[in-house]
Amino acid sequence: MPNHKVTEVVLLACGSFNPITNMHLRMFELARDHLHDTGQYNVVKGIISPVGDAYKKKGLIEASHRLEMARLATANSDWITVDDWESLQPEWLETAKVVRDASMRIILRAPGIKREKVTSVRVKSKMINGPQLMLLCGADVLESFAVPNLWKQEDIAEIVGFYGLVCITRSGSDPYKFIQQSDDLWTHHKNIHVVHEWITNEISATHVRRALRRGHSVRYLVPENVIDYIREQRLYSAESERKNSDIVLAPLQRYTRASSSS
Ligand SMILES: Nc1ncnc2c1ncn2[C@@H]1O[C@H](COP(=O)(O)OP(=O)(O)OP(=O)(O)O)[C@@H](O)[C@H]1O
Ligand SMILES: NC(=O)c1ccc[n+]([C@@H]2O[C@H](COP(=O)(O)O)[C@@H](O)[C@H]2O)c1
Repeated sequence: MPNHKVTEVVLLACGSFNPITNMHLRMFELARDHLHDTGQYNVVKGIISPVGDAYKKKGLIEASHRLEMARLATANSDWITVDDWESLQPEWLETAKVVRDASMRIILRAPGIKREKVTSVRVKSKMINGPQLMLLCGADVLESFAVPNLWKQEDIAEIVGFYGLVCITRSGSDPYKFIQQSDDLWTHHKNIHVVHEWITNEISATHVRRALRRGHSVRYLVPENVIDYIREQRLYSAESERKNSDIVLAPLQRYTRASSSS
């Protein structure tokens, strides 16, 4: 009989999901298997949190459509759900705030928790027996931590140090080296779970949108019911791809623009 404690985990993935792809869904399955294989964690839930309309990324279509596609894509999953809180906010929110809010709501839902005891998740959650939230992302997001002015150092420290990160490898990325070379990340390396994806799969939403604009098939890259929705709603055209292209770029958009035009 194992005598160590198994921690319950909720995985939270933040992103554009413009549109959601099969690889976004695979990320959750890969992360869950990896954490279960350690024998230390039991993943009880996965949450997809699409970014709101205020995230001025080129070609980002309305959050209502991105949410609906994520809901359709997860309709058959018994553990992955979609959270609309972030997408409904009038302003763009740093990921640390999204993680904090989601964690607070998860803890408040745990049995036997009294609201008045949960004034600060960061301080109190160590004393509360609720599941632990971890941020789930691809290696490109981890490597974006090094882009100047993109992430606040205290946000990275909070996400990695207090919550935890599960990072899926992408081709061209080397998260192990990246963590090894960063003093800040190395300090918390025990909280960073790198999941090596052996069946390399470079599906990206950018490639899917490009194929759609050209009238090419995206079958087997995106769930069937999402393809039907895209067709019915006539989403992703040359015009939608021009959205936000006239924005004067802040550091955040400069980075996101660069990553989406590759
Ligand atoms: N092929 C992939 N392998 C690993 N992680 C991925 C892959 N595709 C997306 N992700 C991860 O999914 C999360 C949400 O992705 P998001 O929709 O923001 O990016 P994307 O699919 O790369 O889109 P875009 O091409 O529009 O930038 C991010 O953490 C991203 O790193
Ligand atoms: N400082 C931050 O908190 C910060 C910076 C850049 C991207 N992000 C988030 O990372 C996710 C992925 O962004 P991209 O789709 O632009 O790669 C989004 O949810 C976005 O909000 C957060």
